Amino acid sequence: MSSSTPKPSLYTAYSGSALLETPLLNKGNAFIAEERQAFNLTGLLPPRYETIEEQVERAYMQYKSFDEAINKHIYLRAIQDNNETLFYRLLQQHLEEMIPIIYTPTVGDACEQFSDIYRSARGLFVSYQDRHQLDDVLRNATKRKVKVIVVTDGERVLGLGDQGIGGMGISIGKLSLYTACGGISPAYTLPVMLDVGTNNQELLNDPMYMGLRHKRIEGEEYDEFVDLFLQAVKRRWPEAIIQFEDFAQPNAMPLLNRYREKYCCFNDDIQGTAAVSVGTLLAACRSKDVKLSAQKIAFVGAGSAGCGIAEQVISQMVAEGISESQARKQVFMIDRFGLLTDTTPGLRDFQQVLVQRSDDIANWSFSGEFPNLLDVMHCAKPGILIGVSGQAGLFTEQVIRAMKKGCDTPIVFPLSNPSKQVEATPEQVIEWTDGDVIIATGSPFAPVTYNNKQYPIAQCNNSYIFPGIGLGVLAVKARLISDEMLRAASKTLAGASPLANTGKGGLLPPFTELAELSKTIAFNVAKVAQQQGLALDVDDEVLKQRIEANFWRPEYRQYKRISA
Ligand SMILES: O=C([O-])CC(=O)C(=O)O
Ligand SMILES: [Mg+2]
Repeated sequence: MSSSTPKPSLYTAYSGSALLETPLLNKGNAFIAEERQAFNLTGLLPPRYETIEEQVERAYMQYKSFDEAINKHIYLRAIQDNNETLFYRLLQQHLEEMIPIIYTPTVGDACEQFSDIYRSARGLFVSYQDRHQLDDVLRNATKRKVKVIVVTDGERVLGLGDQGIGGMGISIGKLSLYTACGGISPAYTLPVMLDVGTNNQELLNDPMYMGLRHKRIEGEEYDEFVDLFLQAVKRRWPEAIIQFEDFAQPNAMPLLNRYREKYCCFNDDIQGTAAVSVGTLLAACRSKDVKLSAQKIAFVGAGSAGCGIAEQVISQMVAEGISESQARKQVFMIDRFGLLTDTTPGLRDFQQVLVQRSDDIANWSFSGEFPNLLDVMHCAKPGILIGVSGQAGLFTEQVIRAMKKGCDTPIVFPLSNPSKQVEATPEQVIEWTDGDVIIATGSPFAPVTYNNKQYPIAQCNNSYIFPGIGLGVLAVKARLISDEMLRAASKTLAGASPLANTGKGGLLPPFTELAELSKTIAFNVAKVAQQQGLALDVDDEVLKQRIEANFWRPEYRQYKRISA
């Protein structure tokens, strides 16, 4: 459907205050006279009719009256819970300004303060104590048809650790982007919080805390609970995409491996972050006219996110023509004990395949038990440095200056979220490299001016990837989400880089272009799914139409009343 075609009427049995209290249907003062008559709304609203543009103007004026980001967030969430169409129209018109408010970094504060700022319910709280009645819980969801679920257990929210029930904030924020940037109708999205308790003592002691007040359920009981939940989802909405979000390292990878062939699911922190990072790295390399496979690359943070990116980087290097063992030699994983080597004790499976062999670093000079970040800079001389540590300040001046000495125009991505967890600010990195650097962060940063030159800061965030994946998967009803589909998303993103394409502008396109980019990603992801036999086989024209048809726009529809 093109944007000029009016939407068909919507038939509903809701009326009176129940209609006004249903955020997916509420239009506030935009109900026209006939509708006010037909739906028993006369007298329930101020008399003047208003267009959505007028409503947006008022809402924006009120939004502007708040100084603090968290208060803006609370205000926008209130609109979302009152009138979703208005919320998304407002967002569409002020996307660059409001994404940092509904998403990272402010969503981090909203998760930390979830119980304190709580106003009204959204999504599903699936708590461990209800594990024997999960079918009932899912039936209670007001949405009949759900196509995208973002589920978290709140154990590792952004770089903020265990936020317990506050994790709901991140599920809500991600789904707002699915709609704003991926065109998934809000009628089909469901944020889910799996409440298994929290190990955050501060929350357990907080009288306001709204989650289960006990330590996290772990081990077999935890696995069984997640499994019961996924089975219940499969029964209720067999075709829904399930996005795992912000699970802690010990659970993230095992859950993904257990379910990725069984359900249409993916882990955003492992696969989404990897896809956006590889896409952004390809763009950075292309703008320097070098190959990714010719680079040495250091990661600070060897958890599931860092290792997920590293594996995708290795696949990409192999696709460019080098051997896998050579690619692995070019990747240096560093965690709090230093470089991961074949003598590092206690590594997880996914880390063991990313170690450096002692033989290969035999001629390095370092003083500790394992080489630290600075040693790696001196001895390996990587051209790319990626931070996924969740630790502020790890990229020190000494580290960045040492890196600069060892390579031309370093590529530096301090990706930890939200902004306060960043490994180094863009301003610092630009100063320490004398402005000769390609930089991208995970959370948004304002452009930096250095020596009279302006540096736009690309936001290498999974939000470039997941809305398009969702749109593509839904368009062809893909059965699962393969690595090849993710790689198609990375490639599409890299291809859209203004800097790589023209030598000017940002490394990544602005968020205002995300809706169009998501459609292209959707198309390319869907094509790969078809080629792999994972999806409906429709021709390209039909595929494009399906993507357009699935793309929801925040416009009011006319309502016609039917009897309950
Ligand atoms: O939410 C974000 O901005 C990116 C992300 O998934 C994370 O940091 O966990
Ligand atoms: Mg995340």
